[in-house]
Amino acid sequence: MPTTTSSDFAVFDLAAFEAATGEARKSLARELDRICRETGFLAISGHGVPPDVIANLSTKARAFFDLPPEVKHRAAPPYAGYPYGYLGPGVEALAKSRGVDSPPDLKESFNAGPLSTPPGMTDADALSFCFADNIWPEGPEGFRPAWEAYFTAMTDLARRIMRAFAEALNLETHFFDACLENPISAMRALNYPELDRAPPEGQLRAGAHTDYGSLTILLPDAGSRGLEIMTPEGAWREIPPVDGAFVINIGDLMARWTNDRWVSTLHRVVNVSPEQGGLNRRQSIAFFHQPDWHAEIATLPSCVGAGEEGKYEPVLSGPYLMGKFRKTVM
Ligand SMILES: O=C(O)CCC(=O)C(=O)O
Ligand SMILES: [Fe+2]
Repeated sequence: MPTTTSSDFAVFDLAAFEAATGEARKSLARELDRICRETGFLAISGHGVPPDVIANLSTKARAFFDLPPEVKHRAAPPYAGYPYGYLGPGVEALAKSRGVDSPPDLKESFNAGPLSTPPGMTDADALSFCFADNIWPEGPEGFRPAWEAYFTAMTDLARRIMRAFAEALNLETHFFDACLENPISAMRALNYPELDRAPPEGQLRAGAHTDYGSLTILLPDAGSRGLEIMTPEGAWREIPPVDGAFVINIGDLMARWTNDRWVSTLHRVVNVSPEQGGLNRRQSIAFFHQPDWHAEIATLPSCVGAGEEGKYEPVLSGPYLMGKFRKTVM
């Protein structure tokens, strides 16, 4: 049975789906559609990403966060609103992306975007935002190759997931490929530092937000706590890391594409109680998959009922992302 649950959390075996044919494949696609309609969160196993690519980046990211603050800050962005580089504590509040005022998230992050700029790209906003230079840290040694290997693996994995998504939406397998020629995905390593006491009410590790792109591939530390999603019933529910799998969630663009058939799930990272390890350090790697800068995200006709209007105006992937991002900087 390729689709199983782990503590009631759906695990989708991508390799089993890709190998399936006929009715078995259709049934798995329907299962994927069901998950994306209900919670928009699932785990992906059978992803084929080599374990050493994953372990290597986890180790290098940890070593980076262990460097003294002044060394990390040498990789800081040149000005507020620059999308890449090291962001220290106190500079971002994800809840603000939804217009909710909130204290800064209790985290630090290292961020980087596409590994190269597509030839012929002339859009000034694209060049100064998504294709702005990455700012690599001085250390630890081997950080950049570890990052690039993982980023490349995530780009490939996201394309495979988008193909499964296409089938789940009854589209031709390669439907989304045309807008994934030069994706403007970004990746962040997140460190939620150890706390010496519970933070004030209302200050979270990551405030409640939805992700902006097509899908996010998360790698929370094994055994880590605190990631929660809003269920269709309106309650917060913890999402545990799943051994050997990535945690995937749908972003806003997928909700727009599908006219809200699929949910861009509200999620957050809380400080669970100190007895449950809530003060412990937590690390995660988040890959935010985002279609090409110029890709138009217009509601799929098959997701609009007869005689109904789509809920969303078409948007362009890049400008939409830029608008969302700029709201979260303190
Ligand atoms: O750290 C995590 O597990 C989730 C982080 C997150 O949701 C985000 O940065 O968008
Ligand atoms: Fe998120």
